[in-house]
Amino acid sequence: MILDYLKAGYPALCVVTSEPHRAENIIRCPGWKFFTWDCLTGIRETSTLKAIEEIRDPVEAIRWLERLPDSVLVTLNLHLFMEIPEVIQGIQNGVPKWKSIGSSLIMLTPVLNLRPEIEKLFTVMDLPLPNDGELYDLQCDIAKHCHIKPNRKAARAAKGLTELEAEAAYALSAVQKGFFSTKVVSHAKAQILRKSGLLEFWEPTSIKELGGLDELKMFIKNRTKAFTPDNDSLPKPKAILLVGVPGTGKSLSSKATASLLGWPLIRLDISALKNSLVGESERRMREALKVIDAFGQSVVWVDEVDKAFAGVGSNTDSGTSAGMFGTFLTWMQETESPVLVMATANNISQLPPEFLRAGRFDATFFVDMPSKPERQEIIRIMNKRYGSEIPLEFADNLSGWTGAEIEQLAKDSLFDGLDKAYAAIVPLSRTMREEINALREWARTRARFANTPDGEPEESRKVRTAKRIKLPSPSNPILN
Ligand SMILES: Nc1ncnc2c1ncn2[C@@H]1O[C@H](COP(=O)(O)OP(=O)(O)OP(=O)(O)O)[C@@H](O)[C@H]1O
Repeated sequence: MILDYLKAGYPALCVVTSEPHRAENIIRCPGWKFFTWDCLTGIRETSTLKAIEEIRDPVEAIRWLERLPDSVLVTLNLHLFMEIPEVIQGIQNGVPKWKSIGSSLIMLTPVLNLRPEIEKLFTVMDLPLPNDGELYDLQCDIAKHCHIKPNRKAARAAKGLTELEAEAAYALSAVQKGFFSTKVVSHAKAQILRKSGLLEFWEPTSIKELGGLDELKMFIKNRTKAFTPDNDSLPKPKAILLVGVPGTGKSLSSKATASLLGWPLIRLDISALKNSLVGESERRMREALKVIDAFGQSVVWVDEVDKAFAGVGSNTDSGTSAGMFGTFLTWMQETESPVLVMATANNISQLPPEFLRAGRFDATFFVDMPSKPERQEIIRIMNKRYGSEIPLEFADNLSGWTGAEIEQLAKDSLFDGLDKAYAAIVPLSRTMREEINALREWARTRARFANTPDGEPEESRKVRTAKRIKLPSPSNPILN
C-alpha cells in the first residue's frame, strides 16, 4: 500500500507503527533510493545501514532530501521534534520541492501528533501487524537456527503480536519444549497482551452454563450460521448490544457466544485504555483495534460501554472519551475482520445517541430479570455447579432476582442454610425498581427481549420464535 502512494507521487507520508525497523524493511522497494535518518546516526542507507552523512539535526536532514531526486527519506522519531518551529517550516517548504523531484519523506511514528500547520500535508496510514505469511517466515528463521520443524498452527497463534514479540514467543516455545507449541505461543501471547494493558483473553463459557435467555440464544445461533463455510454468502453479523441491569447474564452471554462459535474471546476494556496524557488514550485504542484486526476470528467483548463512553459530548469530557469513541465507531463500521462485537451496557441514558443509531448493531437486546422458567434453569445450573440443593419450586420466591443473585444464594445456602441465606440477600430489583422500569419502557420500542417470557406456554413461544427467525432482513425491524 505504501508503494502505491510512492508511485502516485505523495511527498509526505506518516506511518503509525510501534515497529520502525520492520516498517523500514517493508517500505524498501525498487525504483527509489532509500535513506533513513535518526538523530543519533544521522543519515544512512536503509538497506546497507552504511552511514553517509553525519546530519543529526532534523532541520538539516529535512533539507538534505531537497537535493536528492527519486529518493525516500525514512525518519525515525521525528515526531519528538514537532515543537521546533524550524522543523515545521522545513517540512512546509520541503513538500513542494520533494514532489517536484519525485522524492518523499516517510515519517515513522508510534503516535500521531502532527501539528495543525503540517497535518494536511501528510497522508497517514497504520502499519498492520505481521500477517500469517510474515509470521511463518519469522518462525522458519528461528527453526533454522534451532534445527526444529516449523509449525504453521503455532505460527498463526502469534497473530496480534509485533514481530519482536512473536519472535520472543517462538523462541520461548523452542527453549521450553524443543518444538513450536501452539499452547506455549498462545500463552505467551496472552501474557504479552495483558501486560500491555490493551486486551485480555478470557476463557469462553459453555452455553449450557447460561440459563434461559432463549430468544437471545436463538438469535445468536441463527445469525452465527453465517460464519460457517456452507453459508458464506449470508451477511455476517458484526455487533450485538446487550442492555440490562447488572448480574442478568450479559457478560456470560458474550462468553457463551465465543464458546458456541469456537472462537477466542478477547475483552476490550475501554476504561483501562484511558490515559491522562493527551492523545495517548486514542493511540492505545487504535493499537488495541489493530491487534484485534490482526487476530482474525474472535468474539470481542466490550463490557460496560455506557461507563466507558459516559461524558462523550458533555462539557466534562476533555476530548478523551470523544476521541476514543470516534475511533471505535469508525473501526466498527469499517473493519473487515471476521469479528463479532458483543457490547454490554447497564445504563442507556449515559450512551451517546450515535451509538444507538439504527444499523450500528445487528441487534440490541434487553436482558431482563429472569422469568420463572429461567430462574428454574439457573437454579439447576447453580445446584450442579456448587452442590447446593435449592428446590426448583423455590423459583417462586425469587421473582425479581438476577442470575448473579441466585448464584449468591446457592453459595450462601451451603453455609447458612437456604432460608437464612434468602433472608440476607436484598435483590437489586427492590432498590432499583424505578431504573429497571425505565429501562423496560425504553426497551419496549427500541430493543428485542432476550428472555423467555414468564408463564408463556411452551408451544406458543415456539411459534413466536419460529416466526421471528423467518425474518428476511438482517437488520432489526424494531430499530429501523
Ligand atoms: N442467565 C444466567 N444463567 C446462568 N448464570 C447466570 C445468569 N445470569 C447471571 N448468572 C451468573 O451471574 C454471574 C454474573 O453475571 P454477568 O457478569 O454475566 O452479568 P452482567 O449482566 O454482565 O452484569 P454486569 O452488568 O455487572 O457486567 C455470571 O458469571 C453467572 O455465574
